[in-house]
Amino acid sequence: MKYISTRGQSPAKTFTEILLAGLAPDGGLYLPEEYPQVTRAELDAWRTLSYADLAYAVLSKFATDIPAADLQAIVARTYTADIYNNGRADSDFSQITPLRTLVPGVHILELSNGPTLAFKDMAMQLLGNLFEYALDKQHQELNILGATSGDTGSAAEYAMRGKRGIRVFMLSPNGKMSAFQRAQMYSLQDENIHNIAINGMFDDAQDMVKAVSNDHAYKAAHKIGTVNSINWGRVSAQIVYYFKGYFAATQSNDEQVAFSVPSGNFGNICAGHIARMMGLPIGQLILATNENDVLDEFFRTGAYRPRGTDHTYQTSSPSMDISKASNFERFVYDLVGRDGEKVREFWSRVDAASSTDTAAFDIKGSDCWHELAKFKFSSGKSTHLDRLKTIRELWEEYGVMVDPHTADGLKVGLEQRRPGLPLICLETALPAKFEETIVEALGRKPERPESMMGIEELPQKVEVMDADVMQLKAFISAHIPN
Ligand SMILES: Cc1ncc(COP(=O)(O)O)c(C=O)c1O
Ligand SMILES: N[C@@H](CCOP(=O)(O)O)C(=O)O
Repeated sequence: MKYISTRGQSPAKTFTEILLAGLAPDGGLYLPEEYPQVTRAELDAWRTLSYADLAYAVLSKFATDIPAADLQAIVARTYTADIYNNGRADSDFSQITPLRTLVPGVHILELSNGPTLAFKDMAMQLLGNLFEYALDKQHQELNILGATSGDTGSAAEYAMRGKRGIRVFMLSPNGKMSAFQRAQMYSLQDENIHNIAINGMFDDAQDMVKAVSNDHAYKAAHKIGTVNSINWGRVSAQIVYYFKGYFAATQSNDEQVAFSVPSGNFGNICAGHIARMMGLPIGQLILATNENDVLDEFFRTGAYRPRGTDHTYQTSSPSMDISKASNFERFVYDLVGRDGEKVREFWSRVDAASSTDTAAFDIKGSDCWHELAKFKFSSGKSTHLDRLKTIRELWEEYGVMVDPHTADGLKVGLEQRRPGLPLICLETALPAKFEETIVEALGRKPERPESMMGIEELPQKVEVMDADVMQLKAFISAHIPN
């Protein structure tokens, strides 16, 4: 299997090559040349597999340059109940992603039982092991440059702590994350972990990651890689739990389901889109945004109008405070019939857009608009009051506490679901990460694992910086030993 860029101007590469490369040289994102297809016989055989075996079955279709025995060993040591054991006391950790049924036909897929209490651990733990494997083979080092709105950062740092030959430089929006999220990252004192708080929003931080990655000479000289969903390895690992969730919520492979996905950088739902393209019977992909509703607007109207930092709100689902969803480019590539030239044209307008009043591009009325229906997306938006109400209702009716992002997904999922389709809402974090909002909704604090008691009181190590790419490059260079 070879991988090509959404901008159509980079040479095709193998899975291992793009794992370490991150962004494609033409500024695009890598995707498989063709999506591998899953046959009915495979679906039948996969239905009863353990998470690790299912991960192997799915990922062996993508990581075709990793010998089977090596890939099997990597997934077996990644997806264990010892690593994914931080959820509720009654969660079945042996499932890795247990399915919690609220009422028949409405489920929550628990994805946040990993070390940092967010769904990012599902892919990041694997990525850490894949990086170590690939770097060992090549006797190489990797300097990871990432951007986080709160959860990718801690997941990456926990996954890469103490890993041979890996350093992490993680950009986060200064003062915009929850106290728990800040503490989880900034309290790490490991020598290979560098936290940099950027005076700006997540989008500024992600732009800086892309700017450094697009300086090819700097990237090569400093061995820069990425752990954001820019990295195909992240997206491919996220595809697995769509299969797992589907099997858990259905009795047979004749059934269709709806997935509801709280969305920010479009990585999670992009994995769902790819699972559907591979042949998983998904009848509806429901995208939920918070008040930062660029993606909801696109799916409703066809206009893509990414907002600037000034028009990106700080909300109580802060990890989704994103207005320029990176992975949306992967979906648009499929939408325009995998035409790299068209994507280049669209994204040159996105990069040039100076005002939020006009759309960077608008597909309403075009062939793409008619094509869009084939991809089975629906969308909606959830506000602060909606998420408080959802958190309260879930707690009062089912005794289940959900975090603000999962609440956004539930609210929109219940609103948009097609009658007759079982609804699987993806849980993207545990409530412990967002104590302030839980207290506001319920008047009580969420539980947290013993190991995370009092982390807000630990000493923190963080560098504060303006959104200045030159300054960032100088910082990275100064922290890489010669
Ligand atoms: C808790 C949480 N929910 C939802 C999202 C949105 O996911 P995505 O960016 O993959 O769309 C994120 C961040 O990405 C997150 O951290
Ligand atoms: N919400 C994310 C933002 C980055 O998303 P990614 O999937 O591209 O890493 C976060 O928590 O950092």
